[in-house]
Amino acid sequence: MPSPKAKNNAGRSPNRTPSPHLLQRQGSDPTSARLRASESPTRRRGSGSASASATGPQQQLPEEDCMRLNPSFAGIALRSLLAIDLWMSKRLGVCAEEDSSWGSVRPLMKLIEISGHGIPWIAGTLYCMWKSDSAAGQEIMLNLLLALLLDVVLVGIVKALVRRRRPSHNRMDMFATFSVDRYSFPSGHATRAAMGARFLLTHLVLAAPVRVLVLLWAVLVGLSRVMLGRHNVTDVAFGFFMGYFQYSLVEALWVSTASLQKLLGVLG
Ligand SMILES: CC(C)=CCC/C(C)=C/COP(=O)(O)O
Repeated sequence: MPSPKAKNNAGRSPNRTPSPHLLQRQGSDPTSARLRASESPTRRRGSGSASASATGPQQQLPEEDCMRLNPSFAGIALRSLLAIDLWMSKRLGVCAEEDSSWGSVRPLMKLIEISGHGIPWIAGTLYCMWKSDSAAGQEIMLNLLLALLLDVVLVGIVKALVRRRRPSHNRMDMFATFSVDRYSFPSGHATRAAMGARFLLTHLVLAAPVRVLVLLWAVLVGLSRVMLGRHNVTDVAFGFFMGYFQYSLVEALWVSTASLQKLLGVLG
């Protein structure tokens, strides 16, 4: 009879080496033991009782083992989504290399990449803040600056938590990255594009064609991430989603120049 410890260990790891009892019951081939373990619960239950009558009730697999070998619907759906994501991302990564099928547009895609990078955005915001001659303009630029810094921090945190590797077809030749940027979920360019576009469309008075251009730019930034092979589709989709809500957070935490002056007065 197996000791309780041996039984527990059997329940913990689905890839364990089958116990001598299992091998005895299922034949001495470990592969056949593994194959049987992956059979449907109904069949296993049936064969379990058959063998129980042959070798005794103590031979039945623990209940938790059965659960482990039956992935939930959500698990299957997630795995399928990820498989589709990888397949689509690989197919859309048409500028991942110079000799890829759309390799000739790689320089243009890299230009779009730079237009969504944090450094030009932060530098441009600081410049506009410095050049702005109205308190209202300075307040808007200050909040855009804070939004961009918040974005870098939040994206860094999610990337460090999720740790999803960039697609294998990506060439890591990106301009100015942090170490956490070796991870791909979510796309920082996509969060910045969604948040930045929402910010500009809300706070700047722009003519209708320029508003369309801003939206088009945001979409192109997202598309270029996948075409360059930097990201999977889900990294970009989640990045857009996250950037959209980051903007709502920035609105909720809006810093007025008056409150900033008060804060600087307290600090100074
Ligand atoms: C250096 C600064 C200020 C920001 C880093 C910008 C960057 C390299 C983000 C990574 O973007 P993806 O996740 O889309 O590749």
